Amino acid sequence: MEAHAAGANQRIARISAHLHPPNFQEGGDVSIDRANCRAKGGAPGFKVAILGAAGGIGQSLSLLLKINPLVSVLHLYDVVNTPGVTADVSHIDTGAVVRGFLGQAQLENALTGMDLVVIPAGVPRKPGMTRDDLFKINAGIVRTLCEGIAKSCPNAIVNLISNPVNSTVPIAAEVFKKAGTYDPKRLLGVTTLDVARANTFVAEVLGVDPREVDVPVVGGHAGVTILPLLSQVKPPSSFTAEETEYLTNRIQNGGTEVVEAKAGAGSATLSMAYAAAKFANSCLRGLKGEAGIVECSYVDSQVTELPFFAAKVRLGRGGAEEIYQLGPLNEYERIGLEKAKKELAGSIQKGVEFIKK
Ligand SMILES: NC(=O)c1ccc[n+]([C@@H]2O[C@H](COP(=O)([O-])OP(=O)(O)OC[C@H]3O[C@@H](n4cnc5c(N)ncnc54)[C@H](O)[C@@H]3O)[C@@H](O)[C@H]2O)c1
Ligand SMILES: O=C(O)C[C@H](O)C(=O)O
Repeated sequence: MEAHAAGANQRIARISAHLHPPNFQEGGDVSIDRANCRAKGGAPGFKVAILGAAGGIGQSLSLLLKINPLVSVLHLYDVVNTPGVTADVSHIDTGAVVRGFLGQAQLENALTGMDLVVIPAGVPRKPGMTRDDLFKINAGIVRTLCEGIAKSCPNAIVNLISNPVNSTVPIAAEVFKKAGTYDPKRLLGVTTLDVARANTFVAEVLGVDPREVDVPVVGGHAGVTILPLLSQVKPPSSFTAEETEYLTNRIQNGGTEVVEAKAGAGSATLSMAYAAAKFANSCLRGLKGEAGIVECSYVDSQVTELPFFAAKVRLGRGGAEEIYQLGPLNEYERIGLEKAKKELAGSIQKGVEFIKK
C-alpha cells in the first residue's frame, strides 16, 4: 500500500513540476528526462526545433509537427509568447514531447541535440513591400539564430523560411562558414509554398485534383526568381501561350496576392505552415533513410553559375544528397531563367556581404 501511495505521489509531483511556469523557463529537469527517455526508448523519432514558433507560421507549424509521428521531441523557441503556445500545443495527445524556450538566453537549450531546425522567425511583408524590404530586420535575426545553431547543433538540418530567402540562405551559409561548421547539404531554403501554389493553380487550369499535379519550381523565392517549369508538369500537359503567361504570373505573385488580401495583417501563414510541415516531413523521411524523397529547395548549387539556386533535390540521411539538373527548358523558360539569375545574383551578393563586411 505504502509503496503504491509513494509511487502515486511521485507521479503527481512529476506532473506538477511539468506544469510549473519556472519549469518552462529553465527547460525543467522532469520534462528533459521524459523527453530523453521517450527519444531513447521505444518510440523512434527526431528532435525538431522551431525558431519563431509563436508567430503566424510558427504556431500552425508547431501544431502540424506535434502531430507528425516522426517527431519525438519538439522545441518551440521565440522571443515572445512561447509559454502560451507551448502549453496549448503540449495538450495534443500525440507522441512528441513539447518544450518551450523564451528569449535569447534560452536559445542554446532550445537547440542542443536537435536533428532538424526550422526557422520562420522574422517580420512579414505589408502591402507595397518587396521581400527584400525585410532584409534590414530579418538578416540580423537569421544571423543570430544561425550563430546559435553553429554553436549548439552544428550537424542539424536547417530549413530556412525567413524572407528574403534569396539572401537569408547565403547569410546562413556565411555564418556557418565563419564558424567552421558549414555543410552545404544541410542548409535548405524552403520554397515548397511556390510548388504548392503552382500545383493548385495548374490543377485549376487543367480541371484536375491538385494532388495529381507536380510542377517543378526552380530559381529562388521572390518575383521573377520564382520560375515554374510548366513544360515539365506531371502528368505531361500542354498550355497555350496565354495560359503559360497567366500561370507564371500568378505563381510568381502568389505571395503578394496573400499580402494584399490580408491588407496589412501579414503574409501567408496557413499555407506556409502546411508547406513547411510537408518539407520538414520530407527531410525527416530522408534522415530516416527512406529512398526517393524529392523536393524543390533553394540550396548551395552548381546547377547554374550562381552559388545558390532552387532546384529539385533528393533528400537523404545527409540532407540534400543530390541536386538535379534543370532538364530541357522551352524558349519562354530560358528567357525566364536569365531574368531570374540576374535578380538572384544581386540578392545572393547582398547576403554574403552582410556577413563579410
Ligand atoms: N519561405 C516562404 O515561402 C515564406 C512564406 C511565408 C512567410 N515567409 C517569411 O516567414 C517569416 C515569418 O512570417 P510570419 O507570418 O510567421 O511572421 P510573424 O510576425 O507572425 O511571426 C514571426 C515570429 O518571429 C519571432 N521572432 C522575431 N525575432 C526573433 C528572434 N530573434 N528569434 C526568434 N523569433 C523571433 C516573432 O516574435 C514572431 O513570433 C517572414 O519573414 C515571412 O516573410 C516565408
Ligand atoms: O510573400 C511573402 O512576403 C511571404 C512569402 O514569401 C510568400 O511567398 O507567401
